[in-house]
Amino acid sequence: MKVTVVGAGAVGASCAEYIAIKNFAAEVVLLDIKEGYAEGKAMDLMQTASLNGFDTKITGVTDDYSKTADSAIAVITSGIPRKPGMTREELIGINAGIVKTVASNLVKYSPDVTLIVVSNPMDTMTYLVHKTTGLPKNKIIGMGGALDSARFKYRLAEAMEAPISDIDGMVIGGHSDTGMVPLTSHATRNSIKVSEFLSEDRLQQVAEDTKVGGATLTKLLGTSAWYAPGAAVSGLVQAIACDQKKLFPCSTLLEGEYDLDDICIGVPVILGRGGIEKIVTIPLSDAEKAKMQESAEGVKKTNALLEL
Ligand SMILES: NC(=O)C1=CN([C@@H]2O[C@H](COP(=O)(O)OP(=O)(O)OC[C@H]3O[C@@H](n4cnc5c(N)ncnc54)[C@H](O)[C@@H]3O)[C@@H](O)[C@H]2O)C=CC1
Ligand SMILES: O=C([O-])CC(=O)C(=O)O
Repeated sequence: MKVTVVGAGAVGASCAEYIAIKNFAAEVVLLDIKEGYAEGKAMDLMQTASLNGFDTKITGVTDDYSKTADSAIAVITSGIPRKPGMTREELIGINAGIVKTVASNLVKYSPDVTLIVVSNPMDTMTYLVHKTTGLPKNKIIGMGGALDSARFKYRLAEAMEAPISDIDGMVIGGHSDTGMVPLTSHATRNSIKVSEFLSEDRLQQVAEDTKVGGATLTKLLGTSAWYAPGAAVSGLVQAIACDQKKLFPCSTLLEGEYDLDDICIGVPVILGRGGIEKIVTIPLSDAEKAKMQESAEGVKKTNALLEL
C-alpha cells in the first residue's frame, strides 16, 4: 500500500516517520514544493530504517505528483503553521489556496484516494476539500480530534497523577482554541468516571488546558507542535490501511447528525478500509450540545471566508 504525505515540514516528516516505524505501508511518498527538501527528509528517514527496524520505503519528491500515483491514502500537511499569539483561523488566507491545489493534484493521480487533511484551519480546509474535489464524503477526513483527545488524556492523567494508559476520553467539536468540546462527562479511568477522582473545578481546568493545547505548545516552541500531530495522523492512516474499524473523533461532513448540516467538524467515526465507515452518534448533555452548536457557529464563520 502506498501512502503520500504532502508537506515534508515538521508535521509531514513526523507523520512519515511514525507510519514507517509502524511498518504497515509498503511505500511512503513525501512531497514538498521546496526543492530537494522532501528528498533530504526521505533520505534521512531511510537511514533510520536499519536502526528502527522497518521496511517501508520512503521516497522524497519535489512537486512531482506523478510519483504519488495510485496512493490509497494521502495526507495534506502543506501550508504555514501559526506563530505565538496567532489563531489557526488566521492561516486561512495562505493555506486555502495551497490545500485546494494540492488536493486537486492528488486526486488527479489517485482518483480513489482517501484524503486526510491536517493543514489549518483544519475543519474549514476539510470543508474546502469537499467542495472542490468531488470525492465521496467517506474519503475526506480531517485530523484534529485524535490529537485533541490525546492531549485531553495527557491532562487528565496529569491531574489524577495516573498513568495515561488508565485513561479514556474524547474531544469533539471544532479544532480551535475555543471550539473544542472535551467530553468530561464521558471520560473514564479504567471505566470509572473521572468525576470520581477530580473536582468539577479541576475537571474544568483540564478541559480549558486541553482546548489551548496547541496554543500552549506554539508559545513554547515558537511554531506549532509536530510529534503528537504526526503520531495522531499515523494512527488514522493505520486504521484505514489495516481496516481496523477503530473509533476516532475526526472532522467529517455532517448532514443532519448532531443537528448540524453542511459543515465539517469533529465527531466520533469508525475508520476502516472504506475511510469513514460510520458516523457514531452519542448522547450529549444539554451543556455539551450547546457547546457543540457554538463550536459549529465558529467553524461556519471561518468557512464563510472561503472563496468557493
Ligand atoms: N490538524 C492538526 O491537528 C494540526 C495541524 N497543523 C497544521 O499543519 C500545517 C503544517 O505544519 P508544519 O508541518 O508545522 O509546518 P512546516 O512549515 O514545518 O511544513 C509545511 C511544509 O509545507 C510545504 N508546502 C507549502 N506549500 C506547499 C505546496 N503548495 N505543495 C507542497 N508543499 C508545500 C512547505 O515547504 C513546508 O515544508 C500547518 O497549517 C499547521 O497549522 C499542525 C499541527 C496539528
Ligand atoms: O496549534 C496549532 O496551530 C497546530 C495544531 O493544530 C495543534 O497542534 O493542535
